[in-house]
Amino acid sequence: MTEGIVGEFLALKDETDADLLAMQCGDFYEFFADDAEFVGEELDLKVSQKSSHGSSYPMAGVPLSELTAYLKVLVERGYRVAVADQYEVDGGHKRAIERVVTPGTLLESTDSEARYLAAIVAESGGYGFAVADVTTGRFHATELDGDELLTELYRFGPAEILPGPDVRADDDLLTEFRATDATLSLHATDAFAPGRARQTVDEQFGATTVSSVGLDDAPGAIRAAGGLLSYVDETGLGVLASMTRLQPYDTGESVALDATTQRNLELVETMGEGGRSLVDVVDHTVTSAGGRTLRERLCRPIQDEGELTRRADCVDALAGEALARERLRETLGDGYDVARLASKAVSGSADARDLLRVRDTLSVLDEVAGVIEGSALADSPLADVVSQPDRAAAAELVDELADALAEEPPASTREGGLIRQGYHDELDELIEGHEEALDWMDGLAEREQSRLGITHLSTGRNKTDGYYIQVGNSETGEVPEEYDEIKSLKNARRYTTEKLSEREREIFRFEERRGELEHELFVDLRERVAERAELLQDVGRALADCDCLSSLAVHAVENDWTRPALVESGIDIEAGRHPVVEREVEFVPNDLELSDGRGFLVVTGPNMSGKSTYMRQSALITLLAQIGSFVPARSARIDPVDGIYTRVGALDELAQGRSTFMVEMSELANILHSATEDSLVILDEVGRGTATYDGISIAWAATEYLHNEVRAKTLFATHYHELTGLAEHLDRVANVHVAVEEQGDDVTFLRTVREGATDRSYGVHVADLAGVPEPVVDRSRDVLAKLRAEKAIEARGSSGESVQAVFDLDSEAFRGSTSADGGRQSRDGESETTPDDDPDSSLDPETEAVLEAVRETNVAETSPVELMSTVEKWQQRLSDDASE
Ligand SMILES: Nc1ncnc2c1ncn2[C@@H]1O[C@H](COP(=O)(O)OP(=O)(O)OP(=O)(O)O)[C@@H](O)[C@H]1O
Repeated sequence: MTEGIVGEFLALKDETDADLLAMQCGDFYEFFADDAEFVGEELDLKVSQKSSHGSSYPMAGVPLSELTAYLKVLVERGYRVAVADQYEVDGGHKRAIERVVTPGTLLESTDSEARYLAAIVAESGGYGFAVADVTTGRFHATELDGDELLTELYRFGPAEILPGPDVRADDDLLTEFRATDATLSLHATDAFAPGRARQTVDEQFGATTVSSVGLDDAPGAIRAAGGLLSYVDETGLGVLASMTRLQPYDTGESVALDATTQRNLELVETMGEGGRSLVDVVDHTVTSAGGRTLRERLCRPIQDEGELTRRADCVDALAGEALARERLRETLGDGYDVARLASKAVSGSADARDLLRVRDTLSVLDEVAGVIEGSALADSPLADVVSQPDRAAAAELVDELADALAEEPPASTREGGLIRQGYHDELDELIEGHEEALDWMDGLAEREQSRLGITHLSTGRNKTDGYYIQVGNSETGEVPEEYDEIKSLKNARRYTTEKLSEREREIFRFEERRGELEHELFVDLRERVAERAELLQDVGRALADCDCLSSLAVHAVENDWTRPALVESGIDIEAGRHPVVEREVEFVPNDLELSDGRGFLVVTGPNMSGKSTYMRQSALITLLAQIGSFVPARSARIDPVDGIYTRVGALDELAQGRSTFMVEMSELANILHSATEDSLVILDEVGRGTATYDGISIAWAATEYLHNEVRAKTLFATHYHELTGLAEHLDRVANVHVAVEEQGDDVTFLRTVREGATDRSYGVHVADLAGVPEPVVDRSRDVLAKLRAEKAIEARGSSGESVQAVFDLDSEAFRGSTSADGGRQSRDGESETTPDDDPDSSLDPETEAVLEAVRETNVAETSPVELMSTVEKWQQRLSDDASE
């Protein structure tokens, strides 16, 4: 067994299943052996060799004060790091693992994105799901079905996932987990067991809370929640107490917005490189908590008209009060992330500067309230936002902190200087004595200079010598007898005296006692702040709400957005714009009308004309209305939807190894299953991932189903011109098209959406624009002209025969013919119609006769030789016929 410090390291490493161990050795945290090599690479640290009991080991270290920054980097890269601290015991040291820092439990988070830890268990065909942000104490638990689970995973984007024992063998699910970039961590199986988990959850939130929030009937939610809490407890972070509220949520309350849709609409991230997401464009928040709230709302629109009206009333009031709004934002900007500070106080990691930030942020609440009350905003629901937290309790805490804390405390909580004079009698005495001793020390050099007539005399303090008097070499002959030399330097000598040593001991004593007492007082104070975590979270929520609503108001004012009216039916948008595209190009606004009698729009138009933009802007305007925002339109009347579903081109999925068509169909299936009469469905080019016939058929059938059964409000963009005929057959279907202007072969995009269908597709023009070689473009023009003339598709097969297919709107089927045999065939070769019952037949009588003969021939009872000669005769008749 390895002995010494490395042995101790390796023994501690055995105790933990973390990926890495950082062990305190004096003023450094050290990594040894493999861990040292690893962090040397990852963190670019110098790796040296440490000899220990005859062997040599790689070693890399970071100073105590820098550990946090390094941990953050490691954890953000997905590693879990155990931290062992060193204690003084009876003149020696002892080391023990105090905490494990993991991606989902990293407290030191400064960005505006929340950092979630999620736990998932399988439960009666569905899943139990719990999710927590340890940095703010947010905690949710619920039960979900498979699709909802993926939606929530996408929505929260957890940094770390704890799969319960029963989902660890589910390969499909694990693949989905891995696709989220989260670190997967295995936590003890029994923590997820029903009884144990229930006990953990009851202990955390109280049994009555668990019942009152309706989780009694949600065993999966309880198991996930219990597993998660026990994991957080085990990391040693000590933040459990900041999780004060158990928030169950029913995904039904919010608007269904599946992962695909969140991605397609580019709400918080873009699909391709570059470009800007919706949040990138609309976020004008001045605090990280405000930014988090805005993101959350964008990903979780709601239907609750009361809440939507409240939010929009606030935005309305803020939009109309420029001066108050700007003052409000300026004031909000002075606050800190108080929910995160609460978690730090609870975990015991908050320092004096953090508590000052708590004090300042609580005062910001008062100032914000003052701004609101002193302006026309007082009559808006914004006044209620700031009166929600217990302001009296907040003011009390502000006073307490103000009385206790020094204005410029050190970062360490073990040095003096944390606590203000006048806060504690004993401390005041210590401070007085300490200061007096320090003053004596400060004046010493001057006193000695004049007493002894030595000019080059100074005093100083360092670690090895303590306090000393230093005299330049030229005058060392003048020093009095009572000076004891303690060190000789190149140009000077250092001395001490009895009096100096006495004063030095006194100062050290004061320092120590003051450090201890101030630390004690500080820890008390921090605990009192921790006890008020819930108050801090309330304040944090109120300030974040103000910030988020002000941000929406700023964007509305700067971009001429308008307040949407919430109505009982339909969506009616006048001069709507795309919130992101309007920032980038000269935008042509467009109307949208979806009503009971016109619930399904088939959108046609050339490639690149703006179909996708039009459909997305419609979805985004609806979504913005349902987070309580103003919208980019001249006017908008919106009946809140219960879900937004999109299916748009999925090139990026190819990279993940699933076929585009398969993805497309499973997304379509999901929409057809989940959408309701109150949903908004956006379909872009459905069926494009497969052969044309299949594509049109699927698009056709999906349209019928959406129209007849689901009755969802739908926008359907298609290149299949055939689908525009649907409007004549289905009463709620209407055609719109994005107009272009044509002059010769030139096409100008007008970006204007008009009623009716386009009469043609402009793909050839786009091919030309895109640089497809001239001969190909010319040939496509020929083919197109022919197709238009014949309304039929002629393709040349490899065997030389040509196949024709015409989509028949009356029979809703394809009629095809191969000219080699002349018989009408569907794609799979089965005969569909006979010449007799086909009134459109254009075959000549001779050919008809041959076909009749073919039909009559009994192949089974005719000998091969006879068959051959019969076929030869038929061929003869046909070629005679053709040559006539
Ligand atoms: N209303 C508009 N005003 C100004 N520019 C627009 C407008 N709509 C679209 N555009 C511009 O046109 C480009 C093409 O739009 P979009 O992708 O929506 O076309 P599309 O018809 O869906 O194309 P495709 O059929 O090839 O998918 C966009 O990148 C955008 O910059």
